[in-house]
Amino acid sequence: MTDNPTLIRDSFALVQQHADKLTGHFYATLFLHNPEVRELFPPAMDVQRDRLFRALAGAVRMLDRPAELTSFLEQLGRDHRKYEVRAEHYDAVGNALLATLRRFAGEAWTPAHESAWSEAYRLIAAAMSGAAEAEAGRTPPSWLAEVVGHEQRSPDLAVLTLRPNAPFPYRAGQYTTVETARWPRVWRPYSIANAPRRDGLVTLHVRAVPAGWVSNTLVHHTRVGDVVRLGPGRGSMTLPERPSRRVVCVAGGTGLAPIKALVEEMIARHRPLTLHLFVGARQQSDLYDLRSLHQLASVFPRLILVPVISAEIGYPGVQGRLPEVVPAQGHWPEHEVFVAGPDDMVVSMVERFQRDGVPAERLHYDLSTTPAELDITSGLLDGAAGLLDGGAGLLGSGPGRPEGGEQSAH
Ligand SMILES: NC(=O)C1=CN([C@@H]2O[C@H](COP(=O)(O)OP(=O)(O)OC[C@H]3O[C@@H](n4cnc5c(N)ncnc54)[C@H](O)[C@@H]3O)[C@@H](O)[C@H]2O)C=CC1
Repeated sequence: MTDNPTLIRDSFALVQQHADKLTGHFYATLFLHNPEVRELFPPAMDVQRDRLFRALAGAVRMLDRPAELTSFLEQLGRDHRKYEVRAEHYDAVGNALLATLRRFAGEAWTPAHESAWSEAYRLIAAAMSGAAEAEAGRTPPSWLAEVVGHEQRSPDLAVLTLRPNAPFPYRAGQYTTVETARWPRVWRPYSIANAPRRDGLVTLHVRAVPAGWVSNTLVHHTRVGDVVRLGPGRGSMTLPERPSRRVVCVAGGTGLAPIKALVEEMIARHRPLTLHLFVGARQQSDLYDLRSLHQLASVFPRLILVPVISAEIGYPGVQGRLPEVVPAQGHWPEHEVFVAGPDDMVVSMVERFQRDGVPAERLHYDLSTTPAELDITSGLLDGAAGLLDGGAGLLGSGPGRPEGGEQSAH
């Protein structure tokens, strides 16, 4: 991506300590010189600020892994289609970025830094816009979807059924991003909770999290007949071509959504010999989809459903946290493994499966942040596919790490 990763890294180290001020200055410069760009961004910029810096830091960290960096940038470019980003916006961002780096690096900034960053940014913009253009003829940048079902399963959790206005391609286990009319330009990621269906309907499990703009809108202020916008299906936790005939799935909270889609897909197509499904929740009342899971088990008796409750004294069934319970309930090294839920739980679970001998190619999960951002130093998760979809949006308001931990409402 650049001939001069050392110059980029060194100069980035100079400004890194000023992350907050740097991003504030970047956006101020961008909007001052290009006021028309402001409308591409959400009304509140706090989350956005953090996201830009994480994107830059992520890209700088990937400099010595050019293939990974290129695919990261291409994905970012495709995802920016839904923000209606145009070619001239890339120039505006590049100019503001260079001006900001120059200012914060101060006297240490040299002409060599300037040319290394200009070249790197030119390549970044080319990778992003090239990928966006290549996708343009194939799929729409976003889909309008009518809400055709809204079930309040608990005070803070709803199951929504949506009908996209055009064929919406995705694979079981992937997530989409959602924008509501109430909060234009604010997108949040939610896993799709069903395998692709003939009627094209898409189901989401949404937990309203404190201060979560989109999740609260979807749970508390959305009715049948409302229309939302969806971004394209993303994520790497999909069924491999030839999965092992023995499968174990671990779902924490609303992490059940992608797992349920995968379970449906496996029951319909690959019909494993055994299919263990551990569903973790704090209390029994949080097991919001148990009835439908029992229905799946009744049509496919090889589905072994194990609800696991972590914080309810006196619960008569399996108690504990998933990373402790699952290893105690079986021996999984021969299994295909799928894990979804809070990042901490996914990381603990994956590390445990790895220690127990499950090879990387049979371990499937997505994280809402990249391993680097999670500050995983063990290296166990290196190469893990994060929910990179704008998790690092350089320009528009990608989902990323939303305010108030809203990604917890996938
Ligand atoms: N593809 C994915 O991995 C998806 C992930 N999610 C994530 O799932 C989470 C769901 O949140 P809630 O419904 O509030 O679930 P929750 O916080 O109530 O957790 C459910 C269960 O997960 C386990 N758990 C939670 N935190 C843990 C920790 N720190 N260490 C070990 N185990 C832990 C416990 O067994 C707990 O009962 C969100 O963070 C969301 O971002 C949601 C959808 C898809």
